[in-house]
Amino acid sequence: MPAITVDSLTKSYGQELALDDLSFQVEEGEVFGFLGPNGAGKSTTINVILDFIRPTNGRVEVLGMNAQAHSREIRSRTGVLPEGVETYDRLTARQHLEFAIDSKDTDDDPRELLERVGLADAIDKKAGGYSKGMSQRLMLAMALVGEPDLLILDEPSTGLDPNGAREMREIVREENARGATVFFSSHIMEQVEAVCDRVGILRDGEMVAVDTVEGLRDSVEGGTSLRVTVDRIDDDALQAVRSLPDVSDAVVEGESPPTLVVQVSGSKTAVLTELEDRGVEVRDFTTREASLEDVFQSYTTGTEVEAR
Ligand SMILES: Nc1ncnc2c1ncn2[C@@H]1O[C@H](COP(=O)(O)OP(=O)(O)OP(=O)(O)O)[C@@H](O)[C@H]1O
Repeated sequence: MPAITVDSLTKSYGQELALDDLSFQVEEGEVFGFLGPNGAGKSTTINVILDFIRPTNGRVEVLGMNAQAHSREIRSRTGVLPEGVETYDRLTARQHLEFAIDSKDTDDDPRELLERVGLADAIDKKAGGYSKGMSQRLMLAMALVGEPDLLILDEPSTGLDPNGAREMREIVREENARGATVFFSSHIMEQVEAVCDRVGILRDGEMVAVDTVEGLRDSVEGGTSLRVTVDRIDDDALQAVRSLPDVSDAVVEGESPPTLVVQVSGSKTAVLTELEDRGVEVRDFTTREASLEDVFQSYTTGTEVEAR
């Protein structure tokens, strides 16, 4: 049974179509990264999953239950880190956690939870004096209450410094290792790379790709750029390289010595062999994989990826 099933989901805000016939599944036990630029519809999707807003059309199931009909039960088994800070200035971290523990009727220890998120020192300080990162840590501790079956984290790294972001990833891994499914949104590809089993990329309310990180990288044309420094290059050799099956583009940069820049999705050796067969001397070569940011950019702006 999938942890989340989103089936033909549409959401309009008046004239604004935020989600357009969106369908995808998050499998039980996986870490699923939900990526998309600002305004793509990530929060809207999460809000429908949690029944904070109602869809215009379509069906959502969470933990095998209809999201609208069983929202209370779903929320009791789900830990949520909402977008934006929602702490109460006059309450301490301990009081925030006691509230969450009472609401979920569990017997978690507030200090233990705060230790996990690196906030134990501030347990009795009022949240009004917290930095953005501290508030985010507190919200995460609240999401962990009751060992939820499903964690939904909306932009969890907001306000965190690189250390904080790393600790967040560690917690995601720990939660996943104890059996939780993790669904988290981000507009930064890099943050999902290290922890996600699969990534879905949302653009203008539509899912434009769902795959593993590796799969996404491979799917982008011209995934690798090969730079070959040669003694000389002529038109025939250039055309021969361009005609190779895995080559999408080849251009010459510089003159003495010339450098051939080739966008290649398969074997790089074929390019070198082709040049040598034509009497071109290969003096040096380097390769560069398309970065994940390139992949993300390619899917979210429609521009072709060119590895540098
Ligand atoms: N309450 C609302 N009323 C009208 N339009 C809305 C409302 N909430 C969201 N939208 C619009 O719906 C679209 C999707 O917004 P949403 O907040 O879901 O995107 P997002 O991917 O979460 O973006 P971000 O990364 O900026 O949080 C946007 O065009 C936004 O302007």
